[in-house]
Amino acid sequence: MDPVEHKYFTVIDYVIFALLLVASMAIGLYYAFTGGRQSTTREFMYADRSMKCLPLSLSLMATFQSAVALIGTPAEVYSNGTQYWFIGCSYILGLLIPAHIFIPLFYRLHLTSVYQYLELRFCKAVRICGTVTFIFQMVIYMGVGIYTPALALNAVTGFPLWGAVLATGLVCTLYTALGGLKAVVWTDVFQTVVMFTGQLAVIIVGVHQAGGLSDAWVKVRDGGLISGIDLNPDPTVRHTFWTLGVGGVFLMLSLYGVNQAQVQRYLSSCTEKEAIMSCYMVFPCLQVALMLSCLMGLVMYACYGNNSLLEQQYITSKDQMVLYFVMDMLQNFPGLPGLFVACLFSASLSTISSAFNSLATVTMVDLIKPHYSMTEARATLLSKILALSYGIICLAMAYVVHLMNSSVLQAALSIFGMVGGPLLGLFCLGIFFPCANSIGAVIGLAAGLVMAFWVGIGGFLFRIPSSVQFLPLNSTNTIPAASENITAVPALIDAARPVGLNGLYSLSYMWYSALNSSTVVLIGLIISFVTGPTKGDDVASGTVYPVMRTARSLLDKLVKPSACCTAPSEHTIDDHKEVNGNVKEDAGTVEETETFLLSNPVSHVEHETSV
Ligand SMILES: CC(C)(CO)[C@@H](O)C(=O)NCCC(=O)O
Ligand code: NA
Repeated sequence: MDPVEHKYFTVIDYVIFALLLVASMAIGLYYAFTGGRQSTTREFMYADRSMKCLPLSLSLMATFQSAVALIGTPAEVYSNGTQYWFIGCSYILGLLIPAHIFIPLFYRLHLTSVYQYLELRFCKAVRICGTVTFIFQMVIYMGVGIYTPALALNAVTGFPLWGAVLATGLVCTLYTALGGLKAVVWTDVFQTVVMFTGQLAVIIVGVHQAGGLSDAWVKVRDGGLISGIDLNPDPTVRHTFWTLGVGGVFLMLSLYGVNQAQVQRYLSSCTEKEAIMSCYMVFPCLQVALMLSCLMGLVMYACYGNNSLLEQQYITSKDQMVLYFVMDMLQNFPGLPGLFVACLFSASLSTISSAFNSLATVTMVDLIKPHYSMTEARATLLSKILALSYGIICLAMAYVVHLMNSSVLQAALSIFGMVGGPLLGLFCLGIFFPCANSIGAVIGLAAGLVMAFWVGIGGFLFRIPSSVQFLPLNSTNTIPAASENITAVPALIDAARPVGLNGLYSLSYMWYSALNSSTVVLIGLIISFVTGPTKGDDVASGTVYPVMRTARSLLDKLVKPSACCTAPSEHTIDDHKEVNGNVKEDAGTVEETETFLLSNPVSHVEHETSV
């Protein structure tokens, strides 16, 4: 194996990388000077509510698919086998539930931000708490997203770390601030294509280097990388079918159901049906993305086998492995390393731009506009200052992440679970429990966040000794091919089953979202009952999902299959007629329309005005 100093970029590599930044910038400029020239919030934040499902679905996928997934997933598969792949199972419910519960509900309320829902359902205070929690989540996540590709690039090629961070931060801030959501969505589409192309090219060349498909397969199989389904119910085992396939559903719901970045895209589509379609189409896109990054891990194994790069000190962390592999194996293919680096930065740019845009939107719509009235010029200036400030905060967060030292994939998914989980719980409390009140919501959210940081930080400290002990799977030749041993590799030093509080601390990070959202719902309900539950009539119309009624009508359909083709019953049609203007679009095209709880019209939906 070649020593580290061989890993250099050629001119072609730099050109390809530069082209990515230039093209992204160009798309931003194009949308800055066409259409309405980004002069209204409707255009800047919601792309004139005219988007179609194909670009939207690619953009939806790109939002939470950053260099973290591209670097972290192959490293995970290389060292622990393909068990992680089962996270793909969680995409089914994780997208079906948003498509049929969250999207129709949010779309029909004509929200300007998803946190406006919290005010409609509860009160202003809950809305502000939700917004602040979201800002907190996305700012930390942005730090991880911008830092990860820069660090990997720096470690392997010596490219200046902060140069890469600044370049991406600057380009991203500019095209987001100039081109609005249209630019964000269309750069996402372009960057997703670059991402898939880069990964595919590396996989194909990698398989070739490993001696062809069948050779590669034999190496991977004999190395014990192909994991069978692990049905161990123990919630402390990091990756099993249950933690990934079931815990992952809650993670997906917090990202694809109630996260402003995603809801903003649903709301920007031209019709509700188009929004639901785009959510459906995320499924194949995510599966392709997952497949490519898992295959990358297998190809790395096929090329390096049991040579642990980490032990031989070619790299200092697992997260550098992918880029090392690319620079090492593809040095005879000029342009390919550049394409792959472009692919990493594409992934991160598309994430950071979505984060910027959604952060600017909520800060304006939820925090500033309701409290201060201002002139056009002042509002425009303020949005630009906001975009810039978030850019600077993002760089500051990159420095904080720089100080932390853990697997980037686990870090990102833990953040989603720790901060996104309680937010998911807050929305579920409002949507599924008509009796929940505002006090319950605020205290529930607080309890969920306390639980999250208690278990999250406790778990982080608890695992420190084990992360020192952690060795890649292939550092020994004695790993049997049997699948059940693979998931047990990152074992704790104290092999005994942790009990008491330690049991809680050793909970798999994949359960964080489920644990924290359930905490919010549970505490929220208890507090609501103690302080006096909300009465059915007091709940604003269209803000609650009628679980029982939907279940009953589904059951009716199952029992009497012929009934599904007939018109809805008299009763539901009458209900529907009382409906206010909010439900007029697409009414009747989607089954659930009739089953929404609709008593009195929503009177306080904000109207979008120009910035
Ligand atoms: C969040 C999922 C599971 C699905 O989008 C996946 O894309 C992922 O593992 N993301 C990791 C975080 C990131 O790539 O920034
Ligand atoms: Na991305």
